[in-house]
Amino acid sequence: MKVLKFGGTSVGSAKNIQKVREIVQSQNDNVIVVVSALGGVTDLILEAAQVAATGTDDFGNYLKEIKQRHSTVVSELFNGSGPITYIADELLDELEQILTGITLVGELTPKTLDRIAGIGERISSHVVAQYIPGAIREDAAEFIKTNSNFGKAAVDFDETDQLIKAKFKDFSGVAVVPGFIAKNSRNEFTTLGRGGSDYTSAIIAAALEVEALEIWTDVDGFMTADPRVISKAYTIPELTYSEAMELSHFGAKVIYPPTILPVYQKGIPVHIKNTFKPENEGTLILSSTSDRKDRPIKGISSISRIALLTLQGIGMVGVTGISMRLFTALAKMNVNVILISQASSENSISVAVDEHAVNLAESAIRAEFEKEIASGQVSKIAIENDLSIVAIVGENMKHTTGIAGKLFSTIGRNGINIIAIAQGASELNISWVVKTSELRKTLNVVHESFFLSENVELNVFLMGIGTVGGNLLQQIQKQQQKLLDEKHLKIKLTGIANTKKMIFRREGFDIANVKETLQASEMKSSLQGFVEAMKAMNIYNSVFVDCTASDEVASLYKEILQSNIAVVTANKVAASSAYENYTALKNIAKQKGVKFLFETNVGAGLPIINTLNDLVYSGDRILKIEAVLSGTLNFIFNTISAETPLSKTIQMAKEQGFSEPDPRVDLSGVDVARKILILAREAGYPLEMEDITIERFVPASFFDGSLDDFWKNIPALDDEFETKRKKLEEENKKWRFVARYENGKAQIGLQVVDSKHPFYDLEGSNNLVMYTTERYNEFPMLIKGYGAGASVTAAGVFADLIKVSNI
Ligand SMILES: NC(=O)C1=CN([C@@H]2O[C@H](COP(=O)(O)OP(=O)(O)OC[C@H]3O[C@@H](n4cnc5c(N)ncnc54)[C@H](OP(=O)(O)O)[C@@H]3O)[C@@H](O)[C@H]2O)C=CC1
Ligand SMILES: N[C@@H](CC=O)C(=O)O
Repeated sequence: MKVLKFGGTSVGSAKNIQKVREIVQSQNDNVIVVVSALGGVTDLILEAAQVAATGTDDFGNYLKEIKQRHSTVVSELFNGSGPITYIADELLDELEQILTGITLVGELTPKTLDRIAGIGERISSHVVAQYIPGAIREDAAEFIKTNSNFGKAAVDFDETDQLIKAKFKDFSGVAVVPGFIAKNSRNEFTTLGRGGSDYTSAIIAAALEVEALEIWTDVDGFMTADPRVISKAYTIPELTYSEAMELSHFGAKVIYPPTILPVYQKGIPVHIKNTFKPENEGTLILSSTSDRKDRPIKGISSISRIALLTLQGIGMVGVTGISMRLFTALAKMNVNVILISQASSENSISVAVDEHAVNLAESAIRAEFEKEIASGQVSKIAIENDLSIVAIVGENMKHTTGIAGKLFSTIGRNGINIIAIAQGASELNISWVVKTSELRKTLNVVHESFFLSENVELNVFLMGIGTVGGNLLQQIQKQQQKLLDEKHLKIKLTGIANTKKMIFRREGFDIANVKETLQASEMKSSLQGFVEAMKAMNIYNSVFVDCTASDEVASLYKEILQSNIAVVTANKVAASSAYENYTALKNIAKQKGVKFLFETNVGAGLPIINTLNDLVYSGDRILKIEAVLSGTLNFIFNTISAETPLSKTIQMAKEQGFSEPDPRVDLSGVDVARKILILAREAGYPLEMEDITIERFVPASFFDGSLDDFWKNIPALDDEFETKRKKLEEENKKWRFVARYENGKAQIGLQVVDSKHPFYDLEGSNNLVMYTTERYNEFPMLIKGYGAGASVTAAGVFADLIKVSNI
């Protein structure tokens, strides 16, 4: 024999009741079917009763809706009407009479409420019994006996078990039973608490020691997390009774928590199934499960609207009875304590309670500790509101090391503050308190960390979609699917801005048309607005990508890193700013456990900074750096000819995407100065920009005025450069703009090199870096290749992005 329980949605309409019939008829066994009221009906009854208690007859609208719901279902199932109509009408009349009575006395007692609260179940059980051919209806109130704690009555198991056994002694076929309702010893209606139909089914299943209890509902079973928050949450195939109990207590409303105990005691398997997708596996609840030991966590659950009350004072240390008094005071006021946290110093005790109960709890504690507060033994009763409790649950956590470490480091890395923690010695559950504003992010990071190691999400906020940023978008779009398929890395573009507009989308934009979406946006670009939006979205694994050349954008990094958002930047301004700022950024990144990456600041996509870091971290010492670091300048000196004068080559460098947005930055040597400064710092030398000797080859006057003035004036240098260039050509020599660092000194300037020099053959916009180190001494290490250009730079930024994801 089996017990099948169908919830409110499963019996909520004629169409759904047809599904119930199919499921019941597909059983090859005798079945007892326990039903809830039609979905929403119990709420309507309770609301109608509250309205009636105000002494008005405004409950009429509720009653009308309740009647309408039932008459629609009855007429659709039974083609108009039938005997069931009379039964339903009779029960609905009873409801109306009692509501009228409540109005007259203007008072609603728990006893009266229980008299009507179960009318929905009483009707639905008749409807379902009539609709399933051959089924009989049995009244749960006849055999489930409770005390008189109306609203949530306690079952008298001895009597109930006997009555159930007697009732179903020779039973075969299908019996339909209303859930939720019971009666006390005075034959008055009681109820088993909201969700009590699950409990009814478990009580019957346990008394009859049936083969299985099936709870048919509108979800696929217990999920690894709330699917409304975690789109990737999935059904947990198996849970132990204890795990199911923990998860249901912590907000997973799949099953009414008291349901577990009776079936657990008898070892009856409970199967949670979806009425609307019966082919799905669902969740099986058993004594022990056969799941993977490498998945110690079964599910994550949470409860919101929590307040934390902390009783604090050094006068509490070592004093016995404080906890007992605290909890007794709360119990007396019927305040349910959801979580307790006390440090071994005994200096404070924190209790988490429902936020509606916090004022009551506070006054109870104040009254209890009045004397200690007056004497200063208790210094503070602190209340924190707008909190949530999150819990991870799993029996395999027991004696598995590293779970808490992994959990809290993941949470910390994402900048989420943990307010209180609790873990029992059973190691079945670790619970912690966070601000409700951090709940979504917490659930996401924990779910990703424990369940989705095969898919990592990276949420990208991109500022700047010009030469480099635009190319980056194309590369991500092209590579997105491959990264997902082969590396399980999902790159989501969650925010984007240029100087005019900005847009944000938690689910990510379609990169194919994101530029059009940005252009069409109404949201004006604002730097602080962008940062605030990123912070407010508060998404885990977020990275800010700077593809601008802006000082103002670079000045945002501190706040961004402080918000636990990684920074990847092509913009050289921050890493070449004051040494103090450069180290502060690195330190914040380290302290927050997020990355601050700027590989493209030197040599675009070439691995110049990473290689330097590897050398230094592995114990080598950089003695000398000699390099050609400007793609633009190298391109100019390789392109300049009798036909192509200096001014034309500068334009070409700009058009080909080598130069800075303002090419004067290249021509003035500032770009190269920034690069050698960054390399010296990464090599471990605390240089400032002022320490670099810059020998310019274009007179300073050309950099005064506007960019337009520069373009107008620069052709004036063409003849002079052509004369010098001819001479060089005759001598078989070339110009190279060289940067050097040695012995704490850095300088940059134009150098004439002959054909024997390693820089002589450096073609196009290529860069070349030579590191002379303690290990690479006689023969320095060389890194050479394209040092500028949209695609190689974007590729370098992309590589940094992938590094952030730690795949
Ligand atoms: N080109 C190369 O080879 C290399 C370049 N880099 C670096 O890459 C960075 C980008 O260069 P590049 O792509 O050529 O520059 P572009 O001028 O082509 O693009 C800059 C982008 O940044 C946006 N932008 C500028 N200021 C702001 C601001 N305050 N707020 C929001 N958006 C802003 C611009 O918006 P709008 O379109 O509205 O003006 C534009 O979309 C530079 O720092 C450069 O040094 C690094 C290595 C190599
Ligand atoms: N403008 C720069 C681009 C790379 O940093 C250059 O020309 O090298």
